Order: sequence, then structure tokens, then C-alpha cells
Amino acid sequence: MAQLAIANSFMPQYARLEPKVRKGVEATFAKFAEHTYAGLHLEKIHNSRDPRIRTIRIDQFWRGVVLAPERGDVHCLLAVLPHDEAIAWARSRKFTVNQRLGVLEVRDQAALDEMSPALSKAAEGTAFRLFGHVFDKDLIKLGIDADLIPLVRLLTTEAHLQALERRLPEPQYIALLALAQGMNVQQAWEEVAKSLSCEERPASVDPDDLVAAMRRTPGQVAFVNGPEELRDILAHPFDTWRIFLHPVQRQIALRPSYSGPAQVTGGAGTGKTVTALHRARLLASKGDATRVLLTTYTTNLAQALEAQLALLIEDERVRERIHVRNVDAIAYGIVGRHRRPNIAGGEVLEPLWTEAAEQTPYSPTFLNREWEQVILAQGLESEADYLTCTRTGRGVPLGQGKRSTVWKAVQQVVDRLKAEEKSTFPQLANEAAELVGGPEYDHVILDEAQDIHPTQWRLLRRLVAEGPDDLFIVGDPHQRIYDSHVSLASLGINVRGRSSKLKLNYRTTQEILTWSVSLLGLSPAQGLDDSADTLDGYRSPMHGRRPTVTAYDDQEAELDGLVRQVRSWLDEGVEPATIGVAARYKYMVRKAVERLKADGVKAFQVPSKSAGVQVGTMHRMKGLEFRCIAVIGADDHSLPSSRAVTPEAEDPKAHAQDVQKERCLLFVACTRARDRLAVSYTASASPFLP
Ligand SMILES: Nc1ncnc2c1ncn2[C@@H]1O[C@H](COP(=O)(O)OP(=O)(O)OP(=O)(O)O)[C@@H](O)[C@H]1O
Repeated sequence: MAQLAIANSFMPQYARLEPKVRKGVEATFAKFAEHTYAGLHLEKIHNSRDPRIRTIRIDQFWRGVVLAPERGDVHCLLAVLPHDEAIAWARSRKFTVNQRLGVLEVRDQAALDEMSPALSKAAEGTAFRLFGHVFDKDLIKLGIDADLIPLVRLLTTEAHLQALERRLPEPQYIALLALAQGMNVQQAWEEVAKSLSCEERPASVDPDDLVAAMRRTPGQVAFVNGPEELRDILAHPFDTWRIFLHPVQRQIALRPSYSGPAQVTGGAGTGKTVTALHRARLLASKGDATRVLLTTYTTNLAQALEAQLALLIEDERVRERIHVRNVDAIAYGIVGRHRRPNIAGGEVLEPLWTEAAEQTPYSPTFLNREWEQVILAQGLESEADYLTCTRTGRGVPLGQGKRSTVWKAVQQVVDRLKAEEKSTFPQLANEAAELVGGPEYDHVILDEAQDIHPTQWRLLRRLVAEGPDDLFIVGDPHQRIYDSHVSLASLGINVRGRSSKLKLNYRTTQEILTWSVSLLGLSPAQGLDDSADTLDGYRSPMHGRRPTVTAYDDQEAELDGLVRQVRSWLDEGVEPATIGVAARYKYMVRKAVERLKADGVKAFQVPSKSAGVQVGTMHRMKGLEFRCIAVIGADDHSLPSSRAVTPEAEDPKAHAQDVQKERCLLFVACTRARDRLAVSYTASASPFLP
């Protein structure tokens, strides 16, 4: 029976169309899904590199591009573009089947043809060839198309190869790059397998069977079952993660079982949350009695997970087996079974620490951290235990006498909290861990793991019995914006051999990514498994404008600049709710909202469901994403925030960690942007800005 398929490349273009054009696209392609396309006018293109490509009229300005393989009775939507661009795109592309992997590949043949004379000319000047040492048969073994080999043979430098990156199919480019960098054929194959998580080679590959190749390429092509499914896909154009998982994501999320705790890391926007959501669905589908906990750090992150899960899982029964809650709410709920918890917030704690610090040579922040990061983190219950413990992560050594002073000051605060029947959230997690009678879930999936406190880790550990698929841990040490530094090994959680890394960014353009990564500075992040975590290989296939950085003389001028920036995005047709404004402090958030409103722009503080520009602190931006982001107040007073940084003289290690945390915060805010990033500051720029 005839079938409709959608290529991954189609959705981002469709998502960015005006609603009226989207309607036209939907109406046109609904006919394909209803299998009435025999009557549709698909046009062949004169001089096309691939005779199987057709175009179809959407309206007088827009055209769709469709692949119509000779065999298999499938039509695949490839692109939707303005008329001339659609024709040029359709004329330039060539579809092939990778002879080693059996997957569908596309290359920009027109661009390769255009580059060929220049490469020939460059090759005339030297006898050296980049792939002179590799036999044709080995290139073929790696999946290089036979008809590309003459072009490959012309290459004389790695820079020339890199110029082909976006024109060649990804697996072929990875193989060639590996060879160019000195790897042998086997190592190059391993690179391909690692980057694409390829299965072993299929038994036989028919180069003309594009439909069979599409079926082996679920990250690139999705098959649609009827008009209803098409409508559902088109109704959520930015949520293509529901249908297209990258092969690496697929292998991690859909692996039938892990023998113990598994860990997934990756830079911002690499689809860690998406992978966690698909894992949750897979585990929850195992049976009626399965109980899955999907958890994260804050309430608004949990709400975002809940909303995404509702999009991903249609079957209400499967959906109900997944309990979504942030860790503090879990602890609150468990303790709440026994007594009504009363949380001590900053307004209670600050005066207590200030008072306690008065009788010591230490600052209130120092004491608070010693409590949270050593005493609570290690679950120390007596002074004797504290006097002999290893204070991992703290920069200033404390002898026994000094520890005794600290212990007394901390106890003063703990006793006062007890007297007032109040607890902090890490205390509550400790109490909850004690109260839990036994495992309450079959599987625990944790997002934003880098920010979880050791007491919360202990609670999560107790909520699920040790064994296969117990913990699925997802996080990015480069986005650590709270004070938690844990070593999973010290908590008895061993992820060795079950760790994976995602490297391909799906949210942000390469331009925004490169700029944002430079905000992090040069120190490597400390991974949860005690190893240094780098962003090697972190990249985006999308390109766009470079971020802008604007300096203003005073704050009023900066807020005026913000209004102009937001107005210009709105004038370009960007929907208000897809514009975000991030600031380091709450007072700046309030000012920005007031200023935008005064100018007639609908603006709301995050979290808000209202359809307007979303303004929030950088902390609140975590887990969200926007088409355009304005980061305001990126000046040297706010970033780093002096309030959030321990003085170097007091504790150099804590100072370094705090500064890094501030860098991460700015990185988090900037990487929320899909297409545009505009950063501004008043007077002097933050030292973090490149
Ligand atoms: N396979 C995919 N296909 C299409 N879009 C994807 C895919 N995977 C992720 N995305 C999109 O990329 C964006 C980032 O995904 P996600 O939030 O899961 O990343 P993350 O690694 O958790 O990011 P962060 O650490 O910044 O919170 C989202 O818009 C998501 O829909």
C-alpha cells in the first residue's frame, strides 16, 4: 500500500513558516497521507542530479520537494522552500544508499560539482594526495560511494576535506576525516560506528532500494500512518524529537537493558532530556505493574518533563506508570506521610548563619557550605565523625580545633531549626531517605543530575532496588549552577561501562554554540563519575547569525536597547512566546518586564503560560528554550555576582568553583537560544564575555 514518509530536514523548515503557509503545506500533504496523491501534480525537474526528485506547488510562493523512489510506493517529504530555492535544492541533491551501512544518504551534488574544478587545480600543484595511502577497496569498505572516489582522490589538504563537510553524507565525511587524521581503516570504521552508533553491516544492500534504506534510517526518515498521524506530527513542528531519534540517542534510549546504573552526559541541547523521555516510555511499556520515577532538580523542570511526556506518550496507561516529580517534592511527599514539613528558606537561614558566624573567624557562607557539602553530604552525625572525616572538595584545611569551632556553630543553626520545627531541602531529603521503607519504583530516571545534592542522591538510591535498569542518570557538568559536587562512586553508584555521551546539538546554531562554549573558560568540568568532562566533538549541524554583544552607557539605555531588539524580532514575525530575556538578578527581570510592558510588548516573568515574551533569571531559564534570547546585564558587577562568589582569600577552591558556576549560568542562559542571541551590558563587560 502507498505510504507517506517525512524526512528530518522537512520539519525545521516547516516549523519556521508563517501559520497561513503551514496550513497550505498541511492541506497539500494531507492528500499524500490519504493516498490520493495519484491525482496530485508532482513536477519533474529539468537537469536534476537525481531523477527521483519532484516538486509540488503549495501556493504561488512556496513549493514542497518530494522524493519518489521508483520502487516501494512511498513518497517522502524532503523540504518546503520558497519557489526558486525549492527548485535549486531539488536540482542539487542526490540520494544514495550507503553500501556499508545500508542507510539512506543525501549529498549536495551540485556543490560538489562546483568545487571539483578548484580541487583539481589545487591538485595539479602537488603530488601529495590526502588519501594517496588508502586503496579504493578500503574506501568502499568504509561506505564511500564509488562515484565520489574520483573527487576524494583530488583532495590534497584536510582543509579541503573540511570544506566538503556539509556537502557529503555524515557517515562518509566521518570516515574520510578519520583517515585524514591518520587512523587506519579499522579505526576509521570504529569512528563511524561510534558517531552513528551503527549496527553491523546488513547482510546485503540493494543500491536502488531507497525505501529499504529509509527503513534502516529512522533518525532521518519517519513513516506516517494516515492523515491523523500526519496532522499530529505537523501540529508539533518543533517537537520532531518525538519521531526522529539520532542513531546514538536511539541506541542509548532504546537499549533493551542496562545491567546497572547508566549515565548519559552531553553539552546543552544535545537531546539528553529527549533520551530520558524515550527511556521512560520504553521502561514504562514493560508491563502493567511497572513503576517509573522521572525526576529532576526544580519544579518548573518537572513541569516541562510532564508536558513533553504528554506529547510523547499517547497511551494513557503507559503514561500513568510514570511518576514525574522534582526531587524536593519527592522528599516533601515522603516526609509528609509522617509530619507536615516546614521549609526554612533564605529569610530564615541567613540571620541564623550570620549569628552563628559571629563567634567564629568564618563567614556565614563558609559555614553554610561546610554544613551542606561536608556534614550533610557525608551524613555526619557526631562531632567525632566530623573531626576525622575527609573534607573532599573544600579548599581550606581545618585542624581539629577549627573543626570543633565550625561544628559548634553549625550545631547552633541545626538546633535553632529543630526548635522552630523547620528543615532545609537537603535535610528533608536526608529524613526522607531514612523514612523510606524500601524501593518504591522499578526504575528511576534522573535529569539535570549535575545539580543533585548527595542527600538527594541517597534518597533516590533508596527508592529503587539495585539491579538492571535501576538508575538512568542524565546530566551535563558544564551546566552545574547550584552547589552540588558529588562523586557517584562515593555514593555506591557505579556507572563504569554504562556511560554514553551525546555530542550533536539539536537546539542551537554552531555560531551560538561556539560563542557560548567560550564563556566556560578553560578549566575542564568535573564529571559525576570523577573523570574530567570535556566538550570535545560538541557541534551543531545548523548555522545562523553570530551572537551580538552591545555595550550601553547606563541601564536605562540598555533597557531601551532591549525593547528595540525585541521589537525587531517581533517585526520579523517571531512569535512573542518564543522570545526569552534572561538576567542575572530578579530586580533586572522586573525592570525588563516593566519596560517592555510600558512599550506595549506583552511580557511575563518565567514561569508563565501566558503568550508573551518570557523574562526570567538565568536560573529560571534552565531547561527552557526560545527562538531568540536577549541576555541583559552581562556586566562585570553581575557576572560573576559578588554575592555568589566566596572570597578567594577565604577558600580558593570554593572561589574557583563559584566563579565556574557563574560561567555555567551564563552558558545555560545563552544556550537556550535556537536562532538568535543578543547579549548586552552597561558600562564594563563581564570578564566572561569573549
Ligand atoms: N533527535 C532529535 N530530533 C530533533 N530534535 C531533537 C532531537 N533530539 C533533541 N532535539 C531537540 O533539541 C532540543 C534540545 O533537546 P533536549 O532538551 O533534550 O537537550 P538537553 O541535552 O537536555 O539540553 P539542556 O542540557 O540544554 O537542557 C529540543 O528542542 C529537542 O526537541
